[in-house]
This record gives sequence, C-alpha cells and structure tokens, in this order.
Amino acid sequence: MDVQPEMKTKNPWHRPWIICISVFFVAGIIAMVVVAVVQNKPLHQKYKYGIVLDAGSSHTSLYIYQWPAEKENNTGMVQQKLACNVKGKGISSYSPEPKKAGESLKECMDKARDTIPNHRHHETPVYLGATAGMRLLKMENDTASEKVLESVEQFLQTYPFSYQGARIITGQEEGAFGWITVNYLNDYLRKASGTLGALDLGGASTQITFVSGQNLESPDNSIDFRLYGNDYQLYTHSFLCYGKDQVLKLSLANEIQSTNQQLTDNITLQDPCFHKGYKATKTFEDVFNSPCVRGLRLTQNKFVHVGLGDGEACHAAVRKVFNDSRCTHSTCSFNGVFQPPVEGKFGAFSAFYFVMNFLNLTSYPLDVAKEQLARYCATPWNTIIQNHPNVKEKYLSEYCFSGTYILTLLEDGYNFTSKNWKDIEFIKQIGDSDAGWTLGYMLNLTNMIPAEVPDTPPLPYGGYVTLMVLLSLMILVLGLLACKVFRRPTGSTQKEII
Ligand SMILES: Nc1ncnc2c1ncn2[C@@H]1O[C@H](COP(=O)(O)OP(=O)(O)O)[C@@H](O)[C@H]1O
Ligand SMILES: [Ca+2]
Repeated sequence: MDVQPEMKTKNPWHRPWIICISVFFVAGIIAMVVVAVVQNKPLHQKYKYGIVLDAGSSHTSLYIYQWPAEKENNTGMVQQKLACNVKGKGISSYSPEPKKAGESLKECMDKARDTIPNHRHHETPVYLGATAGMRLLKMENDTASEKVLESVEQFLQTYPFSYQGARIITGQEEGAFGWITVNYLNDYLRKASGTLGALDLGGASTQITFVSGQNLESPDNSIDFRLYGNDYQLYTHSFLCYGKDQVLKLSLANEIQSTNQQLTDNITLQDPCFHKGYKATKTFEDVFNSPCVRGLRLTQNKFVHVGLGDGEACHAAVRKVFNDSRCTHSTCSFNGVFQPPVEGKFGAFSAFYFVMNFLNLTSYPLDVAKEQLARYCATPWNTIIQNHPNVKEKYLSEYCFSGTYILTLLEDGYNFTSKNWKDIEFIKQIGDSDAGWTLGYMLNLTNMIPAEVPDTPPLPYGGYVTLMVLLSLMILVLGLLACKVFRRPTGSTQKEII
C-alpha cells in the first residue's frame, strides 16, 4: 500500500521543476550549437571572379578564374572556371584593320558575361596582356600596335565588368608570372620546400624561369619576390623571336639564303625538317615578314617547299638559329645570354606540351626521345596525314620541326642533359587550371599573394564546430550528473517522506 508514494518521491525526473530545467538546459545547448553553425557558415558558397585575356602571337585565350569570396588570401584558392579560345589569329594580325581586333573577342567575352553571375559583373576585373606577337608589332610599327590596343580597350569597356587595362607585358613578366602560376597551383609557395622552374614556349617567344642558388650576374635576368613569408630570387629570361613559329621562319630564311639561288620565282627549298613527300608553294613574304628575320625580302615571289624527312640534318639546321660565339658571363644559354646551370624540377607548358604530347615523347629519356623523333621525321607525309586525319595540316606538317627545335632548345640552348632530362615534366594543366602566365598575372594585380603569411583562425571551421558540439555535450552530461548527485534524496529525508 505504501509502495506508490515511495516510488513517486524516489524518481526526481517526475518533479516538474527538474523536467523544466532539463528541457531549458538541453534547448539552450542545442541553440548554442545552431547559432555557432549558422553564424560561421555562409549560407551559400560565395565566389568572386576575375578575367584575363592572353593575347598571344598565334591566338587569344580568355580565362575566367574564381575563388571563395572570404578566402582570397589563402593560397590554392583560385581556380580556373572557364577557358575560351578566341576564333582566328592573334590580335597583332589585325594591324591592317585594327577595329576588328576588339570585335574578334566578342564570342568569348559574351560567354564570360553569361558564365559570371550578374551581381558580380561590376566587381569582376578584366585584364588583357599581350605577349610577343604585339612586342614584335610594336618594334615594327608603334602606331599600329597602339591602334590594336585601343581597339581591344574600347571593346572590352563595352562590357559590364571592371576593366583594368590592356597592355603588352614584358618578357620578364611573362616568365615570372608563369613561374608564380605553376608554383601557386602546386601549393609550393606556402611550403618553403622547393619550387618548380617554368618553361614556356610560344609562337614568337620562349621563357625560362627558375630559382637559382648562384650569383645572378645580370640584373635584367633577376627578379626578387617575397611571397607568404618566403624570399625567392628568380632567374628569368625571355627570348624574343625564339617561339616556334618565328624560329621556323628564321630556319627557313637561313636555308633559303644558303641555297645561293636568286630569290626569283620557283626556287625549290629542300627541307630536312619536313616529311618526305611534303610539297607546298609559299611566298618569300611568308618567311621574311617578321622583324626576327634579317635580310627582309618582302616579295610575293614563290618558292616550292619540299620535305626531305631527315631528323639529323634537321637538328643541324635548327642549331644554326642559336649563336654560341660570345659569352661575356661565367655561363650562358645562347646568343650571349647569361644563364646559371639549370637547377631543380621544371614544368614545361604551352607549345612544349602540345608538341611533345602529340609526338608522345613526354615520358622518355632524352636519347630515346631523339631516336623516336628521328623515326617520326622519317615517316612519309602520306602516312602522317593518314594516321592523323583530324589534326590541322599546318600543325601536322610542323611537328617534326617543332619537336626538333624543342629538343635542341632544351639540350643545346638551356643545357639540360640526359641526366637531368627527367626533371622536366611536360604539363598542360595543374588540377583544372592551365599552366601559363595569366593566373600569376591576376594574382599579382589583385594582391592575392601577400608577402607575409596571412592571419588564419587557430582552428579550421570543421574543427571549431566539432569542438563546440563536444564541449556542449560535455556540459550537458556534467549538468545531468550534477542534478542527479545533488538531488538524490538522503536517508533522513526519505524517512521523513515515508
Ligand atoms: N595543338 C597544338 N599543336 C601544336 N602547336 C600548338 C597547338 N596549339 C597551340 N599551338 C602553338 O602554341 C604556340 C602558342 O603561342 P602563343 O601563346 O600564341 O604565342 P606567344 O606566347 O609567343 O605570344 C603557337 O606556336 C601555336 O601554334
Ligand atoms: Ca603564350
């Protein structure tokens, strides 16, 4: 009979005020966790955007980059969202009708406008950097190059983005920003443990950039950076006229001049760098229409370009474009240009990659690569066309020449050897971003690579929330235990109740 009142008094959970306190206690902790989560996590990942146009000698590419809005100073945060290839040739080719230079960018700029959310347009910077094609046009005809730049400037300003300028970048900038891009994308800048040298081959110039422990004897070739608290001394050099299209002109001009034939119609040029069975009629203007080629002969007279398919003779012909005679420094690459011995690992991109990847030579030792290239060069033109029906004929006809130039430039020019050949990696992209100077250019102009390590919260977001939850649970358990201990009825009170 007495059991019922005894049970009621022994279970404190049946007391309304304890239930009330516990409910508020648990609700308070849940509220605390929810507030911490909501407060710290943005509802949607917000991105910011930047646009860079790479106005190269052969064509223009537009890149859109994106990064989380609240993390712009953390390395590795900027990624390529879109690459758009502008149809047609490079902007320097529009010098006879500069107005068309701007309009040529329409398709890609429209795509950028459609890709970037409208509310971000006005704060999205747009940069255009022109490289060696425009450097050459400027040398040839300053006013023409100004007109082309004005045309692209006017056109880019018709878009709702934040236009930041169109200019010809220097060879040093092209080299240094290519180096920043590949090291940023590999996340080497934060870790002070080694960097990747950058090798960029274009149509009109080529760049070599790497960290050298040696004394840099020529100030023109030296760039100092402080990034994320680390100091870097870079060696860089850009060889104007040593992009693969200009070197082809140089090499053809040398061969034409050494035939000792009158440059009248219908001379035949026997070229070891083109395949046997290749035959095309070209004009002297095609070869000599560049400030890179001496002995300007701008005639419409034609010559017949005939392939011999002889890899060894091609190597000898290509070597002639390098001038090794005078070096006034302790060591040189070629043409009397100072270069310390190459050091560390290198990423070789742009045409280095396109050509070596087409030739399937990206992962062989130097000697094997040379043998395979010689075999490729000796393959008849008919067979080459049959084997690659979908490759542009202009590219296809030039791969033997371009491959030979690349091996010659790397070995005889920059002094890579069979020993350190494996240190060169031919790369197109790192992650989803293309290797090239554009990303480094934008990171620099938007101040997204700070000199010092940025302040970061002591805990990452996930760790912070987990810790909060664990601490809350701990408080809850302790609270409940305390309740239990302090509210446990003592013997005397039990007796009193009974
Ligand atoms: N698929 C490809 N195969 C071979 N060469 C290519 C391919 N795509 C682009 N190229 C070449 O890459 C080079 C790119 O140079 P570009 O950036 O336009 O010039 P520069 O950097 O000297 O101003 C050009 O010689 C172009 O012909
Ligand atoms: Ca380029």
